[in-house]
Amino acid sequence: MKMNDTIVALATPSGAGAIAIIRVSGPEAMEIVAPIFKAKSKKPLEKQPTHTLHLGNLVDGERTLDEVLVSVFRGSKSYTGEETLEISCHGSPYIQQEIIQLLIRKGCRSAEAGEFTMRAFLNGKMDLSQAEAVADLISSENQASHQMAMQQMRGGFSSEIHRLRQELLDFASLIELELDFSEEDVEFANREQFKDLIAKIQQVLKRLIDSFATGNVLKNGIPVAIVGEPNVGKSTLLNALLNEERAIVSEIAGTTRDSIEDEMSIGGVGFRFIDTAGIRETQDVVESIGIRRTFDKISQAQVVVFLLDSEKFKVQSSTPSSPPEKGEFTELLREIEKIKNKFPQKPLVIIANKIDQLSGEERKKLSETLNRIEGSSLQLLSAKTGEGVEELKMKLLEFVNTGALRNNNTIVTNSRHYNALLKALEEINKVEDGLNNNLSGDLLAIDIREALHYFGEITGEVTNDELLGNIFSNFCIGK
Ligand SMILES: Nc1nc2c(c(=O)[nH]1)N(C=O)[C@@H](CNc1ccc(C(=O)N[C@@H](CCC(=O)O)C(=O)O)cc1)CN2
Ligand SMILES: Nc1nc2c(ncn2[C@@H]2O[C@H](COP(=O)(O)OP(=O)(O)OP(=O)(O)O)[C@@H](O)[C@H]2O)c(=O)[nH]1
Ligand SMILES: [Mg+2]
Repeated sequence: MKMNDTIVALATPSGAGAIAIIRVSGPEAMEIVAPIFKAKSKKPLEKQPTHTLHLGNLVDGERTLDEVLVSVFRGSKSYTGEETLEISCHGSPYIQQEIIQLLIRKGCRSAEAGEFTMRAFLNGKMDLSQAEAVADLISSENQASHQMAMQQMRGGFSSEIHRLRQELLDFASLIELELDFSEEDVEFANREQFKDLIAKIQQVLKRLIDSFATGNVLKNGIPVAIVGEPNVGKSTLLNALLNEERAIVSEIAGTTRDSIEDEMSIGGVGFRFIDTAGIRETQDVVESIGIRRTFDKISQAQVVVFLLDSEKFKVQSSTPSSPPEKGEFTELLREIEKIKNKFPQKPLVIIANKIDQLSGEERKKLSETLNRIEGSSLQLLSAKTGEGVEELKMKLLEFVNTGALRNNNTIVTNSRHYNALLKALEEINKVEDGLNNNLSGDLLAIDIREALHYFGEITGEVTNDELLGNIFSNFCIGK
């Protein structure tokens, strides 16, 4: 991709809007825009200082295209690190296209996806992980993903990696210096100090690597499968959670045939709720496909919410002398065991739904019974009246480790970074082994250089066109 030409793109979403912004960046930005801009103040745009805003008409020869505002970023003082002009025009798609086409006729090239941010990276305005955070920031949809992207964009993660890399680099230089004096058997790099540094780096790397599990979950949202027999109220619960009539509810068992998903944020964390087809033995072909899908959905879910109908497990309180209805309870236990056995790793929340149909005494008995089931979280609830729904949300939030977020710790969210960290740790472990085995400086230096390479991949100090192409092509045009 060429770097010395001037690029143009719409920076706002395509379509009609109140205002649209067209961004022009590159060495000829001013030469291209100034002649087609007639300032109300009559002052030429070239004479205006950086970071100023100007009202005027944009003209194509005799024809006025629009009344616009132009913002001026002079020299390298801009987002991209090149001369940049932004045209804020009226947001008609026709006007937007006319202006962009005019700019192209005057010498601009249409920007590729992510090209403005790539230029910002190549011009040293930000490092690679910060540039990647810009894309994450744009796609963030809740407080957690926003906070993580914001911290990464500000350079929290980068500076941590950069610091480690610098300290390691200093030692590498000393060790390599020893190699030049190999005849004399000198030791510039204190091995004990070096061991301490390696231990510290290992600690930081492990913390960052561990944070990825949380980061990944927080970035992508937590899938929660809502499962249970037909008619227990799964779709009603989905609607109650989302606060919206998302799924069809009816008294007919087998209403939901295919799974329905929707997202919402709880306590700043994104959750994706998946309402599934009720599980039962059936001869119906379509329904059995739905049920098979339910099991797929459970395997993809992070948490399984298992519903049962409280009414079915009511303890007959009218006849206190008779023994409790053990039959239904055994059946319930069997059902729960089946789910647990199928997905032993999944956290399970058991919901006793429709408690609006139970008396106070019956509720007490039911929760006593259910509390005997070990290793699951229990919630009495009425999807219909909303009772217990807030408590369920709080329970779901407990499955997410939000501690790191609250403490503003660096959380790794990007799998490219995660993989580079794993490789860096592998190399650092080799250095540790080498130090413990009194390996010679030249061999130590090789592993240190490898580790440095992986640190550099994160921040972009080590890079190549293919990697950059991969990263920035996932951006939107105009970013
Ligand atoms: N109109 C507009 N809004 C925008 C952007 C933009 O490029 N244009 N941004 C982009 O996506 C974000 C803001 N980021 C920006 C970052 C740096 C500079 C900038 O001019 N930097 C100069 C001057 C810094 C200073 O005043 O000290 C520099 O770094 O030299 C501008 C925007 C969000 N909003
Ligand atoms: N009284 C009461 N009725 C409920 C409650 N939740 C759901 N229902 C009713 O139970 C019936 C079944 O509800 P659905 O939400 O369609 O049940 P489902 O589990 O999605 O059923 P399938 O999709 O067929 O598997 C409907 O008539 C609901 O109004 C509740 O908390 N209390
Ligand atoms: Mg349903």
